[in-house]
Amino acid sequence: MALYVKAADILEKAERKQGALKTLVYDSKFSNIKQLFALVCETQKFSSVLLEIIEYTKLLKQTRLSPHLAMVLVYDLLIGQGLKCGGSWKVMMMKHRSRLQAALARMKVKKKVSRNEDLLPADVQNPAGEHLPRYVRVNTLKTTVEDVGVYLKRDGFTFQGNASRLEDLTLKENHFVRDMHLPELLALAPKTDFHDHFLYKGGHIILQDKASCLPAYLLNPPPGCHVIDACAAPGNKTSHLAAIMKNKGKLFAFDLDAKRLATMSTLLLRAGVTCHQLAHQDFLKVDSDGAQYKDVEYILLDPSCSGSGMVCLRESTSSNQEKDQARLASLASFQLRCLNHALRFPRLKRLVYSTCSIHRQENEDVIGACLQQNPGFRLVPLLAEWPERGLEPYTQCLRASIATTRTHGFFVALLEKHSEAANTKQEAVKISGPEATTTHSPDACEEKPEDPQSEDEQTPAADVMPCGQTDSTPGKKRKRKKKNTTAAAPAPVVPAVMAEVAAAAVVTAAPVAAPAAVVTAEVAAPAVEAAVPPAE
Ligand SMILES: C[S@@+](CC[C@H](N)C(=O)[O-])C[C@H]1O[C@@H](n2cnc3c(N)ncnc32)[C@H](O)[C@@H]1O
Repeated sequence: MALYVKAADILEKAERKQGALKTLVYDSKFSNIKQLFALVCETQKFSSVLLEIIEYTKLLKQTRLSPHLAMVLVYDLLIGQGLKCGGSWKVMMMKHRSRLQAALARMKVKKKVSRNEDLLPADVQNPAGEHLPRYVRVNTLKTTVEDVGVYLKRDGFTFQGNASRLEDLTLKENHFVRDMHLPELLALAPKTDFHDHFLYKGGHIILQDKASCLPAYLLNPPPGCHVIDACAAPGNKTSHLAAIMKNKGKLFAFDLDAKRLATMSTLLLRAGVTCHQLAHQDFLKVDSDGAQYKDVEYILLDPSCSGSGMVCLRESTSSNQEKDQARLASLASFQLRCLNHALRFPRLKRLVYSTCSIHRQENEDVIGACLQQNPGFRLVPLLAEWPERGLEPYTQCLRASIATTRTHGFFVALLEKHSEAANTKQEAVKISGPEATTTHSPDACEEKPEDPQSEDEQTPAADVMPCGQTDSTPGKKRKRKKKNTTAAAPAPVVPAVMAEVAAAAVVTAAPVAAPAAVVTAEVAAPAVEAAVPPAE
């Protein structure tokens, strides 16, 4: 019964917009996350059908069930696996089973369909997100695009070459291409499932939507520099930054959410990231003049947003427009405060701002207001060959969408300090144009074959890499990297508030005065090494 109660609770919270389904499920701490997620998603998908059945049979009146619990139970009884609970709940539902079944049958007759799926509205039957490629970012801290390609081919996938047009990203099952914009990105057929694949479990690949790979790629911090990831959890962009920095330098990552930080800590370890220092801290309260941040030159700011670009969330926009506008205004105000705060770091050269929102208020409007308030910064023109630009007059920025870029909806802006503009002009051109010759040049992908999501959050899994890999395998590289897991900043301290983080990583306690709870790679590593047995 716990499964049904939890699922009902999550559906209710999602309806009240207290969080995205995925986040609510992961935050629930339920023992079988996969089972819970499947039940919640399917119940939500069939909600229009279930509500009609519940209404027609007057189930709520007769059982006094809450609407969400009734939906979950009716889903599993009629459409799902059959009720798995026992006791009085099952007896009660079985009493109503034939009436509920009759109501479902009646709906099918009325709509002249035979399958349950055919009762769903067209946009639910065929959601746009299902057509998005499965993007796989190769984690260059552990392996190479070439090695991953070899593995995929060994697994029965066929390499189709380097993509050069949008259409090349529409792939048949078991086909894959290397992306035309991001050389470390592979695209596969929609819904290709890697969650149980050893490359994923070993942190060699990261399941991440293409648009969500843009911020770190465009910020492009060089190895050895100091970087801040201001709103970092669950850490997909942090691990991407670390890969670009080749694990050299310092990567300060902040987040307010302890649970997400705990997940992040595990994921970063799995990805072999060692240059990071996680802090459970409000970024707005980070002292920009603090001695430890005096060398920070790069900031990635990916703050909380409406998530309106996430294809799977679009149907849940509420009918209360006034409330939606107020929420957007409040998010935009928070985003602008974060931006203004980030620009105060004294040695900052470049900052990437990104959201997975399609709303102008959270994107171009925030950038416009920020530029007005910070005349020392300017926008850098990005990727000339990228097909979707920021709305006028902010065409230096990038937008992304299913139709134009085969990704979730996304926005990216790169700000640069004016005084740096002259010194870094050459660099800026490299980043912005198709003639680019940096290590991120799309041209680089022409040389070798092979190759993300809700912006996919990575689920931690303490799995073991298979044995018997050859020298060129990601497994071998992983072993070598393991020896490097000691190079982090001295561990600042930590309050008890980090209980959840402590579950995934060892933490120490923060000085009384310090608000931040910090986990360094150094201290966190042994915890996960213990949880994830070595490959060989
Ligand atoms: C869009 S998510 C970040 C996703 C992340 N960059 C990634 O790629 O995996 C926004 C994050 O900002 C965090 N957040 C919200 N307000 C914050 C604040 N004031 N300081 C630090 N983090 C904050 C949220 O907890 C959430 O994890």
